[in-house]
Amino acid sequence: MGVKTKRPKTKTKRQLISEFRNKMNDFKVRFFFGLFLIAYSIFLLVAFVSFIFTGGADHSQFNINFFEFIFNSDINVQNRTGKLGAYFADLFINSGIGVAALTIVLVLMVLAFRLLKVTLLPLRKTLLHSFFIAVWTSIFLGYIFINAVNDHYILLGGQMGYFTSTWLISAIGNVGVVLFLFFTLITYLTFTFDGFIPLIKKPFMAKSDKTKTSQQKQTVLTNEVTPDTQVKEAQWESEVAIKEEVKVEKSLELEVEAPTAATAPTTLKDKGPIEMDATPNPDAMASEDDGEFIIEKNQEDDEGFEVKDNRPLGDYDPTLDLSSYQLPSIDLLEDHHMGNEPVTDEELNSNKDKIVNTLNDYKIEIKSIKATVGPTVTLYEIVPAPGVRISKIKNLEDDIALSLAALGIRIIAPMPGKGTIGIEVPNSEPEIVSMKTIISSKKFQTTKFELPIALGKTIANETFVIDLAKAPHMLVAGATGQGKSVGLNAIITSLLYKKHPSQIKFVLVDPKKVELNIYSKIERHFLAKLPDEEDEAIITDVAKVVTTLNSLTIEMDARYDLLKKAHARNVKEYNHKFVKRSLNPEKGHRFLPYIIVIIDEFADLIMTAGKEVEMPIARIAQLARAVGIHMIVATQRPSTNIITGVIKANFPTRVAFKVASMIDSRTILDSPGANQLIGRGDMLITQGSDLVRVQCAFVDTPEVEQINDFIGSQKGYPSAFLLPEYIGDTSSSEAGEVDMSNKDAFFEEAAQVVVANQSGSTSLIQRRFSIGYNRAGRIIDQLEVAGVVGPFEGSKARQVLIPDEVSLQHLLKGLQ
Ligand SMILES: Nc1ncnc2c1ncn2[C@@H]1O[C@H](COP(=O)(O)OP(=O)(O)OP(=O)(O)O)[C@@H](O)[C@H]1O
Repeated sequence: MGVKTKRPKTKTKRQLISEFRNKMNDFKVRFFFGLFLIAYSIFLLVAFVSFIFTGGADHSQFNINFFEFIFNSDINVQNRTGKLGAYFADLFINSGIGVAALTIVLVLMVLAFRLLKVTLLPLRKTLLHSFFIAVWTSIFLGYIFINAVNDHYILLGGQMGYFTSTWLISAIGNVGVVLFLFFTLITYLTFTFDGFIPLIKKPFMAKSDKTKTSQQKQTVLTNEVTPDTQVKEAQWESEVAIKEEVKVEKSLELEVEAPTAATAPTTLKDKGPIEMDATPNPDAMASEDDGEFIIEKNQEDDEGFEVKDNRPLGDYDPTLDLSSYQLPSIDLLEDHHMGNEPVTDEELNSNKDKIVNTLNDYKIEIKSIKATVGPTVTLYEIVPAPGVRISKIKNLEDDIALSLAALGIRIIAPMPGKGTIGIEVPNSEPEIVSMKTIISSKKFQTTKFELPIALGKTIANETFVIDLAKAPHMLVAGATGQGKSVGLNAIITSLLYKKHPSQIKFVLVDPKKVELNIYSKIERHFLAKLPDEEDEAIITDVAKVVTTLNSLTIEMDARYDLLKKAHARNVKEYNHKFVKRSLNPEKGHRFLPYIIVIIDEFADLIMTAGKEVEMPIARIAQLARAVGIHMIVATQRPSTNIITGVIKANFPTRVAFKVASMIDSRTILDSPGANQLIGRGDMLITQGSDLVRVQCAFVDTPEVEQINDFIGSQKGYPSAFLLPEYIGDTSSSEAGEVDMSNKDAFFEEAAQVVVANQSGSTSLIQRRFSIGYNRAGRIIDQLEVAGVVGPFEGSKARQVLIPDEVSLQHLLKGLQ
């Protein structure tokens, strides 16, 4: 077969940068530079501080040239860091920027620790702030001490400060310099600290704020009565909206034109971007009849996108409740680079040879093989020679797997829409896909999705993002230890990186009690819970899950009513109208945050509560999409008695981590494959049609903790988002209909609990005895007939009629 060698392209700037990055990812190199920089910055710090005290004595020695100063042993200095330190201190302080040179030490320190993968402070911000502080302080001190320049050995503003301020005085005079310094400082503080303007405005605004609030109120009311104003306002708003849309579309056009992942096919020998057909090179190829072999190492072109000031998108009014809320910064996430070698050409060749030889053994000829290298697996795509039936290769699945002697091989025959055969082979040294690279990818940063979830990277190294708003519900399965919890954390983290607390609320159900507890810190920002529950928002109790799910169905129905009244088709349209003030809050309208219900370990729930949980879940899954309620249900045991037909039918997006058997894989995905995954976040995703293999983004527990600490330390709402109270059917039934001849087994104990707590609340009984709402409701009704509690009083707990334990015992005896 002939060699088709394409013209080698010269390396682009991006490729050079990426090569440099790869080098710097080698931990040994980073470690060396990191330690060196730490030592150097400590040296400088001591030199600077010492210079402040000893500079006077050493001053006279600096007038000679550097080499003479350093090498002449007759010259001695008092600086603690010797002549070199004294020289640097004089250079940076006197000849440079004065005492502001201390910022150089800070920057070097941050940089050094960054190389050691420790984030002291965000690097980019530190650089910017240090630059401003250094220049401003230097000029300021240069100006203040302009007359002391000849009297003192140390120039506090350095020569830069002295010369700049001298020049400024001649250009704009003393008044100008003072105004300049004042103006630049105020500007800096304004842009740096969100609270700065409110702080200086506070004394002046106290009065005018009151006036403004009443004006705002009036606007809402006037919107109702004067349609003219409303039309004008709506027109203006829609112009702005259109302009914004145009902007976003433009950026999307760009995205389409410039491919997100630059494909760089390479030869076997040359790592440069050369494409080749087959090759007769005996070193590279095992046999001349192997056919064409193309290697595609898709570059992670999507990474390193400059993350703009990470503020909530859009101008929603509800965000004003927490107007100073900052989205978490990207620096809270880790790189997780293991410094693994990317897949070597030797590995690719050896795998290719094994595949080709196995096929040759069965007299199957192939036309070409193409290898696409992903983060954890490499896809070998085979084009069979004309006349070879695909089913023949499919039947050799086990033989190929055996010859490659690797776990996790998956054969896709044929590749959907391609007519080729895919063989996925795990890489010997898989690369971790860090959440940081995914969050900072262009795709995620510029996404227009309502609820973007960045799940990881595909085999072609493309960032994989789905929109939960369209999903609209997800089923996640995976045997224990295969990456399910990390996956759930990646899902929640994606949303926390995009949404303001007013826009989204989570209902977290965690029967295992450990996995989601980490999110308790953001209860007042992002969690939703039932009212009158003193305990935590994260639901660990099965009985409470049933109540919460029923409460969610009430919320769902209420939202449907609101949408109907507002003539809105979905929550997005509804909120848009609300934000534009065309819905009157006095008529019950409110901004509707998305509610994301996450259930970790669904199996535990179904086993304990069965239909009691299955029914509300199915109902929510069927209807809640339009009203902004979405569910993510995870399970370790994807068997048919857990993932029932009803559940399955209503969860179109399915995510499978490695599962134990092919049957489990079929239960979750409707096809095999998940049993052949390699674990550690390797997953298959289907949204109804094709299966996509994705390496899940890795976010470690300490990172999630940091994000939660960051959010939790900010001002939140007074409490979690309150869901409507669920009042079971039985609570409203007539007490007279209660059958007292068949008292509940918990009747007496429940009476004691109610009297001891002096609270006739159904949920109290539910919690104490871990029973469903209906049963607790029946007990309360029996207690009413027995005279322990008063009649049903709507959303309030019933009144307890028995004051103490003694009276209760007396009453219970009378009932026997
Ligand atoms: N995306 C990933 N990339 C790399 N390693 C991962 C990834 N996901 C998980 N792992 C590794 O696998 C381990 C187990 O993951 P995880 O805790 O998510 O499993 P799990 O399926 O939730 O298990 P369980 O159901 O027992 O809680 C992690 O501690 C981590 O070392």
